[in-house]
Amino acid sequence: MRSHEPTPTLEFRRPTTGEELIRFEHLKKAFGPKRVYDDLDLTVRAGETLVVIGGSGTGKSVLLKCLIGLLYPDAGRILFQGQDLTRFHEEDFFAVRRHVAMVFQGAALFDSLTVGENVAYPLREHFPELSPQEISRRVAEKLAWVNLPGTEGMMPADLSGGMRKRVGLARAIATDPEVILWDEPTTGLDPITTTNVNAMINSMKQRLGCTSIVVTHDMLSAFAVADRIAMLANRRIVQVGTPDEMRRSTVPEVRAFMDARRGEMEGMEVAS
Ligand SMILES: Nc1ncnc2c1ncn2[C@@H]1O[C@H](COP(=O)(O)OP(=O)(O)OP(=O)(O)O)[C@@H](O)[C@H]1O
Repeated sequence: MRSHEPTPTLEFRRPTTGEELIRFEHLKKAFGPKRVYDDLDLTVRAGETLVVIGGSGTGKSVLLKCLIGLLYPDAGRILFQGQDLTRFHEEDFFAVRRHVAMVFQGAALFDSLTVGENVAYPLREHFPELSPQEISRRVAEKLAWVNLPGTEGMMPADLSGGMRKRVGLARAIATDPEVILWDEPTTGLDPITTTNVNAMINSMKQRLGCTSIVVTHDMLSAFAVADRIAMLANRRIVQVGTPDEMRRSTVPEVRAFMDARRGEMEGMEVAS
C-alpha cells in the first residue's frame, strides 16, 4: 500500500516503434526472507516482443504483476513512458490497465457470464460511453481475431481448455491495449495449441502494433515469438539479447539454462 501523497494519473502518448516504453530500474522485492530481486534492471522497447525466461520461482510472474499494480516492489522504479508507476496508488492502476493488459496463466473467465459478456467486460469498465451496438461490434471483432467467431452466446463451461485460453485473450485485447503481458501462455498446452498461441502472439503484434512481454520456460515458444530474450537468474536479469545472441551466450546462467533444455532446442532445430 502506498502512502497518500498525490500521484498523477497515467498520461499515455502513442510511442514510436523502438523507443523505450518501460524501464525496470534497480528493482528490489522480497517476500519475508525470500529475496526475489536484489537489483533488477530491464528495458522494454515499443513494438517488440520481449520474452523473459528463467527457472521456476525466479520471479518472472512477479515482474508482470509489479507492472500492473498487483504487487509493489520494495525499492527501485518502474518507468512507463518516464512516469514512475511505483508512486501510483492501487486505484491509479485502473488507467494503466487500459493500456497494459495481462493474459493470465489460467483463462480466469467469469463462469457465470457468457463468452460475449466476458469479452465485453473490460470494454464496459473502461469505455462506459460506448453504445451496446459498438460493444457488440468490438466483441465480435475480437472473437473473430482469436478464431472463435459467433461464440458470444456460449458459456465458458462448454469450451475446451484451448478455447478458454483464446476467449481470455479476446478479453485481454478488447480495449486494444498497447502492451500485452503473457504469463506462461503455452504451459500445459498440446503442441498444436502451443503453435496456435505462438501464432496469436505474433499476429497481435501485426494487428495491434503492440508491445508484448512474454513470461515462459518453454524455449520453443520463446524462440518462436521473441525479438529479444531476457534471462532472470540469481535475483536479477543476467543477459538480454536477440534469440541468436542468447543461443551463442557465454553467460554461465544462460548456458546452464539452455543446456538443461537442449532436448527442446534440438527439436526446434529439426522442426525449423
Ligand atoms: N504473493 C506472494 N506472496 C509470497 N510469495 C510470493 C508471492 N508471489 C510470488 N511469491 C514467491 O516469489 C517467488 C517468485 O514467484 P514467481 O511466481 O514470479 O516465479 P516464476 O518465475 O513466475 O515461477 P514459475 O515459472 O514457477 O511460475 C516464488 O518463490 C514465489 O513463491
